[in-house]
Amino acid sequence: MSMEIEPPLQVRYYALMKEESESKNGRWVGEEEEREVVEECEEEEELPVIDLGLLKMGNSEREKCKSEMVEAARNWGFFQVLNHGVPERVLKGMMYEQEKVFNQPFAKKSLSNVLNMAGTYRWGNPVAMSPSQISWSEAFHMAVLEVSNLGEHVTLRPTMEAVVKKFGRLAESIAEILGQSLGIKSSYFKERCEKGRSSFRLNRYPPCPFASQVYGLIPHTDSDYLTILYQAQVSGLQLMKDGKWFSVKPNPKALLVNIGDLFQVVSNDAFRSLKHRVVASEAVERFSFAYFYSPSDDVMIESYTKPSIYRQFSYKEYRQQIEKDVEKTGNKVGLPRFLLHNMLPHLGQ
Ligand SMILES: O=C(O)CCC(=O)C(=O)O
Ligand SMILES: [Fe+2]
Repeated sequence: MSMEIEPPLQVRYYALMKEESESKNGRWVGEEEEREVVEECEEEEELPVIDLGLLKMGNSEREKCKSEMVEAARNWGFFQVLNHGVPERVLKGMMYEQEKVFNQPFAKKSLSNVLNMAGTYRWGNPVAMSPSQISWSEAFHMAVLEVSNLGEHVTLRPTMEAVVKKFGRLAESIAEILGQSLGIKSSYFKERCEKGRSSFRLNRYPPCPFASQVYGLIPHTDSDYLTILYQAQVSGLQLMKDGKWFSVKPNPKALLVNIGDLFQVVSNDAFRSLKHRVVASEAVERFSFAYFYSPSDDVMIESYTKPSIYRQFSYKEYRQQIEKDVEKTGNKVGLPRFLLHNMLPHLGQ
């Protein structure tokens, strides 16, 4: 068995790039549009910082924290939380375990038996149809409810269990606070997510020799209520706000929270699920891990404030529509499909 740890991204994508472009001096040179795939992004932005420590203090501090969080969700859809209750030791431990898992030979990872769990490993973007749809990364993605079934991983499993438990609680209480501002009762998210499809993902972005031409992770929105992300100290994450890309400045003490598609619907667009992406780097390897707070399949997703701009749909329907669109076009489409007054008639069915 080969000891190579890297997935054969270059082999797979070389063919794809060649189809559309000519190769000059061993470099990939695509069409104008493709060459510009990773546009300039000059602004580095400090996202709103919410100190969750305030929640444990007096009434006025608590209310201040909540209203700052609601404002961040409204104005940004992306924010950082400090004093989040996940010990640094746990976050660092997860990073360490994650590096170890990705450091296994590719042949072993791709058999999906590294975690003794089928279907968790993925790399690149299997449905990429053009260079702009290439993701130069690999990931383990699993249902949170399955984490305790991870095979005999003496240190990985308990570490991941601890992270998932803490991230899950955090997601629940953030959703509760944000929901409260819309008049949603406090048990709303818990009821929908407790036995739901929340998932956990480990991301690795290997150094990429074509970093100016492909993404580490293609632009996307998350298909959940909200996401909790840890990204340590290596930059690369960017988000799209008001039509511009911003780099997110890493803060190893903070967790990142972003509103997902489902919360955008629940809030009737008061909170926005921002498009984000990871740019590739020629020199440095990057890791992150994320918890996607999601409901059960049969949960109906609908706006809490009326008149709703979206039609009702089940979470299952949402995921199936995405799957269909991705298969057909390589793109997710997502929420525009469910607008009551569809402004995008060219989407087709
Ligand atoms: O690696 C990151 O910083 C972002 C990852 C992400 O957006 C995702 O896994 O959905
Ligand atoms: Fe994401």
